[in-house]
Amino acid sequence: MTTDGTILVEHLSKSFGPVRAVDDLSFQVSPGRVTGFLGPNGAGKTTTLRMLLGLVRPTSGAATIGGRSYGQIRQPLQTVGAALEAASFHPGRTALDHLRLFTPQAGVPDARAGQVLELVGLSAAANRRVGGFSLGMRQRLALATTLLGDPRVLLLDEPANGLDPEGIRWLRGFLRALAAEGRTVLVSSHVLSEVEQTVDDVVIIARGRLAHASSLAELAGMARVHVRAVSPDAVALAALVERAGWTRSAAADPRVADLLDVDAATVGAAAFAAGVELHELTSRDPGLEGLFLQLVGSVGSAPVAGVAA
Ligand SMILES: Nc1ncnc2c1ncn2[C@@H]1O[C@H](COP(=O)(O)OP(=O)(O)OP(=O)(O)O)[C@@H](O)[C@H]1O
Repeated sequence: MTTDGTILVEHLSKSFGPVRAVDDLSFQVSPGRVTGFLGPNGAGKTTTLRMLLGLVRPTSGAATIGGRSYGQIRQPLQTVGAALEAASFHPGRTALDHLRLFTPQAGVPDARAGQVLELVGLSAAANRRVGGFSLGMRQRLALATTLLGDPRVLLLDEPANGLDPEGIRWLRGFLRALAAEGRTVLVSSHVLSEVEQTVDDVVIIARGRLAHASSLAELAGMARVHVRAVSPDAVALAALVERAGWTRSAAADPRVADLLDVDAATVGAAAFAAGVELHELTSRDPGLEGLFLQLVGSVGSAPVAGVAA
């Protein structure tokens, strides 16, 4: 593991005829962290990963790993391990045979095949035919294949697909351990909830464009609870909000106050003490998934209210 494992995507675009699959996309993925690459179906995730791997030529822009395009990396399988789409395995081959097909390409001895099977917890199935494997076992075998060359960068397309809750828990721990060793781990998913407990950072795309990139903690901070207070007396309501110093987001109706960073009990007590009549007092928690959907929906339309770009 010699080269730096930073992934840099700069003004990357790809058109397939009239379809702009990736549109002026820029983001960075850092070593030592697990990054979720998120977006709905058709957002452009796979196309971006394929450009990073030199499998698709960008229309414009650049995608590099450690400052180099994939084609310039001297020992690619010892630098980048990738599992894109559902891997296809020859059903008649054993897990060990499957891995041994790739050891020469990865430049590692055959014994490495047994080691990576152990890493993913498949040692007991090493000599079983892949045709009889469950989807979860195939996912583990795909992961083992990416690890053959001990790469410092891992690109995994929907690795949690087909795993049961126990498998997902295992995958979380496994990916976290790989990042803790200083590797760059980029994991795609179309739902945030699937990777929420695994990732440090998020890159969210929609319609080929960047919707949001930050740490997960920063994203969680944006999914703040709103309290909605509705009063028939807009003037008294405005005075109450101003006196208390609450942050109010813009609403078309002056009788409605959407307030951030305050709880309903505090608002209710202050309104009661000030004699302000309330007809509604509700708490709304958009949650991370709600915010994710808002961010995705905002691409190509008006920005999400209260969400900084
Ligand atoms: N080879 C291709 N030829 C034509 N269009 C393509 C090709 N590859 C991708 N597309 C289109 O580009 C867009 C982005 O697709 P892509 O597979 O990158 O999205 P995705 O985010 O990976 O989606 P999913 O979660 O469904 O895999 C889609 O509209 C898709 O139909």
